[in-house]
Amino acid sequence: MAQRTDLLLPILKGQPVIPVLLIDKASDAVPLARALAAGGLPAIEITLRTPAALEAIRAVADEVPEAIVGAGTILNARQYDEAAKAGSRFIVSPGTTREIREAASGSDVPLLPAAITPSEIMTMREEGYTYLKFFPAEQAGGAAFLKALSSPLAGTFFCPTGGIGLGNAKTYLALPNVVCVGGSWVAPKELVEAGEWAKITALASEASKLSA
Ligand SMILES: O=C(O)C(=O)C[C@H](O)[C@H](O)COP(=O)(O)O
Repeated sequence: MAQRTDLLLPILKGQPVIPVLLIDKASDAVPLARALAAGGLPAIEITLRTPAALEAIRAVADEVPEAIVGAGTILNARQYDEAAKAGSRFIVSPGTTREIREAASGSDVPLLPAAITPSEIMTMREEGYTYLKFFPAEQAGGAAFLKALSSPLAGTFFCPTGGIGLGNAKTYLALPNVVCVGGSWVAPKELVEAGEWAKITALASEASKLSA
C-alpha cells in the first residue's frame, strides 16, 4: 500500500521544524509538548530511545490536544504497533526495512521512513513512498548531497534530520526537495531537566519562524 500522504503531509507542511525529543522522565512530556506547541511547533517526535517514551507519547496524546505527537526511532513492527497504540499520529524510522513497511501498510498511522542513497530512495519510490526522512543529514553529505538528488530524483521530498540547528536549517529549507527539517536543538536536555518551559517556548518560536 502506498504511503498515507493524506495524513502525513499536513503534519510535515505545518511547521518548518519537527522537534526530535528524548524524554527521560514521562512527567516532562506534557509540559514539554505544551511549551513547544505554544511556540508554534505542535508536531513533535518522541523517540523510542528511553524507557519512558511510550508513556510520554500516551500522556501527550491524552492531555495535550493542541499537540500532534509522533514516535521516532521505530526499528521494528512491534515498536510500530506499540507506538500506534500509545496514540502516535505519525511514525518515523531512521531507516527502511520490509518489516517496517509491512507494519505501515497494516496501520492507519502514517510512516516517514528514512533513506540516503539513490538506490534506497528509488526502492522506496517503487514502494509508493514520496516523503522520506534523510538521516543522518549532516554526516551523510548535508544540504549539498540533498541538492544533488533534487533533479535526478525529482518528486521525492525529504525531512533531513541529524546535525541540524538554527545555523544551517535555512540552507536545507531552501532546497526544492525539502519539506521540513527535524532536530533536537529546540528542546535541550538541560532546559528540559530544569523545567525551563518558557525558554523552550522561545526556542520553538524562533524555529517556527524559519523559512527558506
Ligand atoms: O532517533 C531517531 O530516529 C533520530 O531522529 C535521530 C536523531 O536523534 C535526530 O536525528 C536528531 O538529531 P540531532 O538534532 O542532531 O540531535
